[in-house]
Amino acid sequence: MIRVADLVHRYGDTAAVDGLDLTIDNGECVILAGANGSGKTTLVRHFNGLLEPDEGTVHVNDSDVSENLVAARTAVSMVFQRPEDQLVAATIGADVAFGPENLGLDRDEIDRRVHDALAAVNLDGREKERVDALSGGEIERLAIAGALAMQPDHLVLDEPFTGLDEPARQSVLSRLRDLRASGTSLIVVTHDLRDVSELADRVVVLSDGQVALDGAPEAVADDLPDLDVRPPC
Ligand SMILES: Nc1ncnc2c1ncn2[C@@H]1O[C@H](COP(=O)(O)OP(=O)(O)OP(=O)(O)O)[C@@H](O)[C@H]1O
Repeated sequence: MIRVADLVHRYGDTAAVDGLDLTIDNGECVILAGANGSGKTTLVRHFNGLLEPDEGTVHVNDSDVSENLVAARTAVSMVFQRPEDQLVAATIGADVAFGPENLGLDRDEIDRRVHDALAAVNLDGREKERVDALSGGEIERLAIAGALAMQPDHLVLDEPFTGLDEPARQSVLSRLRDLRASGTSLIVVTHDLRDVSELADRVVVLSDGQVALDGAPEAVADDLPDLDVRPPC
């Protein structure tokens, strides 16, 4: 579970997150929406301690993120907006193995995780291929595999469809659908609800660093345009 209480994050004089409360249960699929600059990326970077609160607290599985970064980073995996920047190795297999290796797991467990994570994104059997030869959609799926190999309680994807063409978008969406069906908790950051709303239990919309709307996709749909979020259809 992720529990955010009275969170404030400032960049200089700008409060990007401004007294925000939010709880996300394990197993939930949440879309985090909101206009450009509403605070989405800043918020999710607190979920695994990439940023530190100016005020307030963030707990993951009842552990304060500021006090236990390892626990937070084990429980919450992130795929960032430019997944190509997240690649750390020359080949697909080595890239996905990197996170589990850093957890100090034994070789059999690492190999099992790499295999399962690549299978989940339809990249299995391609372990030896070079990452610099992959398309944008394949890189997004590889980044998702790297995050999955950590076996997190929560997988956070920040704008997973940006820069993808339609086939690549459908491929990533299909993988997310499978993950959702297998019970993986997903938090998908976007400002465009087309496609992803079918995945979600809940849509949380930020405005000026605060939660402006929080409810089931069909319950919040009519209010989305007022918050500069494109509704599902
Ligand atoms: N590193 C930074 N330094 C200064 N200001 C920042 C920084 N990162 C974000 N901001 C500001 O904080 C506010 C929230 O930004 P953030 O990136 O969290 O919003 P967002 O909802 O994710 O936006 P987008 O949809 O454009 O990605 C914006 O006003 C932004 O300009």
